[in-house]
Order: sequence, then structure tokens, then C-alpha cells
Amino acid sequence: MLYASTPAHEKRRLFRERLAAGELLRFPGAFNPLSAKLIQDKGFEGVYISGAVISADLGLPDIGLTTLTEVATRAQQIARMTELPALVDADTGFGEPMNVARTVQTLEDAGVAGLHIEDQVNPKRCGHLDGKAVVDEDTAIKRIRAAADARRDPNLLIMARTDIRGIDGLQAAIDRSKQLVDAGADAIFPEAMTSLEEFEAVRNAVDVPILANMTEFGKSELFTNEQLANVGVNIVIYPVSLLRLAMGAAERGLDTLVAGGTLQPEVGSMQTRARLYELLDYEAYNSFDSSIYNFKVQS
Ligand SMILES: C[C@](O)(C(=O)O)[C@H](CC(=O)O)C(=O)O
Ligand SMILES: [Mg+2]
Repeated sequence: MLYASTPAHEKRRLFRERLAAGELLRFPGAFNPLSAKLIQDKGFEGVYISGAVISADLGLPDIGLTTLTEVATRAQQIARMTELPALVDADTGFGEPMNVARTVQTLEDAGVAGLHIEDQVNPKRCGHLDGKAVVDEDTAIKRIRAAADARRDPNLLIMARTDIRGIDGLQAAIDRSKQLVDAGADAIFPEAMTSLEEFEAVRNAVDVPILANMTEFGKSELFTNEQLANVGVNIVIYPVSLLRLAMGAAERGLDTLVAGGTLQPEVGSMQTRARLYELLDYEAYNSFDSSIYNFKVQS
């Protein structure tokens, strides 16, 4: 009921513990706090908070238009609704290294377990698009160093994302990943890897956890959990997937309504009122006042 009971520092500690255990941790992207509850209910290990989703949710493209305040607000709303660790996309860190430091402290206060900062220039774009540009080595290193130094909870996971693979190739991604680990990154997000062999090459080059981005309509094939675990990937994200599924369903529903003037044919595919109330733990609110949940719901 209300918010999750696990304090943020405890979520971070448990996240670190599970990462150290070496299992593949699955983080679907929550497009809102309610979907974070669903992700937890289905037994996943964590929740991803995607910059692309926050932008799309606001009706904007993912080109660095969102502000730290907007991202931190959404991250807090999502993170507090789940016992699971939340990993948030901090894009390029919202400015210079000193801004990156403030970004880290603000997101730490928002209760996330980890965040990633990428080496793209601004305006940035989706890592799976062509025509990206990255900052030089020195700037990329300064961002990560500032991030690592800024956290107050040593268990807050600072992940460095590099977008260089799509520009200068795999070897450049390996070199930069190593530099970012030396700069203090706790984990590496090699963006837009094209094959399992590429993930494996990054895995073998660094001594920290690595993340695979299984975004649809991108550069990577949608590898299975087993395939990713076999090449030593530690975290897999499905950043925009739930939003795409929900928007696909919403569009089909609206088409049905336009065509037939009623949503009756769609009711069978909707989440029921009973299931929604179950996810919201509606009945538990009777502990405040026994007249809150004193009705029967049709399922
Ligand atoms: C992971 C990502 O940074 C995100 O914001 O979710 C995006 C996802 C996407 O646009 O498909 C990315 O740059 O890969
Ligand atoms: Mg992003």
C-alpha cells in the first residue's frame, strides 16, 4: 500500500549483491509507476527508467529536451512504487561535469539504485540511430569521474554508456569502456552492439558488469535471456517495450472505436477493474478506514 517499503539504500545494497552473484538481471522499462508495480508482480529483478520513454510520454523526441528536474521527478515517482532497484537513464548528464555531479546527487535523492551517463554530444539521439557523434575521450572521462565522486551512497551504481561503437567500431568501444572503468564506472553499457560476439568482446575487456539493450527496431537482434547470460551479460533492459506494447494496444482500441462506435470487442483484451485494483492493493487501504473497500468488483 502507498509506496514501497524498502529504503533506497537497501535497494542499492541488494542490487549490488545480486549483480555480484552473477545472474542475469532483467529490467523492463516502466513507462509509469503503475507499470513498475506490474514488472515487480511478474517477478523481474529490476525496473528501467528510459529517457526515450520520458520524452515520448511528454510528446517529445529523445534528443535531450527533457530537464534534470523532469527526469528526477519521474524517476522518483517510479522508484518509490517498487521494492525493485530502479536504473535510470541520465542521458549525457545534463551539462558539464559539474552538472553531472549535481545530476547524480539529485537522482540519488530520487531513490534510484543506479543511473547511466553516456558519451554522446548534445543534441543527442537514440543510440540505435545512425549519424550519432560522441565527445572526446577527455570529456567522457571527466563526466564519469564527476559522477563517481558525487555520490554519497557508495552503493549507487554509476554506469557509463558508450555510443562510440556506431561511429568508430567495436575496438573503439572496447578501448573507451576500459577508460570509463578506470575513471570510476561501476558498470558499462555498450550501446548498439550488433552481435553476441560483440557483447562477449566487451565482457572480456572489462572487469565490471555489462548491460545489453534489447530495444526493438534497433541495431541489435533481440537475443534471448539465455543467449545473453551465456556471453556474460549481467543486466538486460527492455527500455521502450512496455510503452510500445501499450501504445500498440491503445491504437488498435481507438481504431475499433472509430470503426464500430463501441469498445465492446476490445473489452476482453483490457486489464480488468479487478486486476487493476489488485495491483493498486486497493483493499489494503481498509486498514485506514474499513469503509474504503466495501464493494464487489466484476472481473
Ligand atoms: C535506452 C535508451 O537510451 C532509452 O532512452 O530508453 C534508448 C532506447 C531507444 O530509443 O530505443 C537508446 O538510445 O537506445
Ligand atoms: Mg536514452
